[in-house]
Amino acid sequence: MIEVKNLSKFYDKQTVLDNISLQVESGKIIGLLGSSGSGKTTLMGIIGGIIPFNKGEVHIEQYPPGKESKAIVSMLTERNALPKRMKVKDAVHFFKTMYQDFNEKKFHDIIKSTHMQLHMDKRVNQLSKGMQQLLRLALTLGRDAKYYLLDEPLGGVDVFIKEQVMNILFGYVDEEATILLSTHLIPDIEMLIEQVIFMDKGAIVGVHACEDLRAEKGQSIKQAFKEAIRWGD
Ligand SMILES: Nc1ncnc2c1ncn2[C@@H]1O[C@H](COP(=O)(O)OP(=O)(O)OP(=O)(O)O)[C@@H](O)[C@H]1O
Repeated sequence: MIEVKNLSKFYDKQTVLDNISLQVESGKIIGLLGSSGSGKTTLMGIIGGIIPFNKGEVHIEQYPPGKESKAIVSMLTERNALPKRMKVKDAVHFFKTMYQDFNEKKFHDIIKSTHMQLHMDKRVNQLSKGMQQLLRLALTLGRDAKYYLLDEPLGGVDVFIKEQVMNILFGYVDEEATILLSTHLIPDIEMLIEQVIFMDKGAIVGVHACEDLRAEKGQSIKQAFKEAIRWGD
C-alpha cells in the first residue's frame, strides 16, 4: 500500500500540495485525475522519490521515498525521459543495469505486441513521438515492479498509440501490481481504471470506486469530477 499523510509541497511561496492524505490500495488500476497544474506530477514525483517534499509523511509499503522504495516502484514521467542521443539497445542495457527486476523478455514481448519496427541501433531522437512513448512505457512496464506510477502515459499521442498503450496496460501488468496513472483526458481512461482520485488546486477532492459512481450515483467519471471541483470552489 502507498500511504500519504498530511503531505505539503511548496515552490517558493506557492503551495502546490496542501496537506494531502491518501491511501492507495494494492492490486488496482487507479486514475489520478485533475486539471493542468492541480499537482498530479508533483504528487507522483514525490511518491516516486524524485521530488522532495516539505511536510508530512509518505510510505510505499514500509519505505519512505528513496532507494528501497525505488526498487519496487517503476515510474514513467517526463522528468526521467531518456537522453535523446541514447540508442534503444543502450536504454535497455541501462534498465538492466539499474533495476534488478527488469525483465528483458517482457520488454521485448511488449514491443512485439505493438508491431512497431523498433531497431535496437536507432537513437531515441530518431523515433517518432509515439514510438518514444511506447519505448518508455515498455521499459517502465518491463520491470516486474509492485507499483507503477505512470504520469500522463497518453499525453500527446494519437488514437492508435493510445490503443496500444491500453492494450499493454491490460496485457502486461501482473494482477497483483498497482498502477497509479495520471491524466486530464478522462474519457480515455474511463474503461481502464477501477478507482479514481480527483485533484484540484493541490488538494484531493474525491476518491471513488468507479463501479460505485456508475451503479450507485449513475454518474460518469467526468460528471463526478465536475461535481467534485464545484464543491472545492
Ligand atoms: N519545479 C517547479 N518550480 C516551480 N513551480 C513548479 C515546479 N514544478 C511544478 N510547479 C508548479 O506546481 C503546480 C503543480 O504542477 P504539476 O506539474 O504537479 O501539475 P499537474 O497537475 O501535473 O499539471 P499538468 O496536468 O499540466 O501536467 C503548478 O502551478 C506548477 O507551475
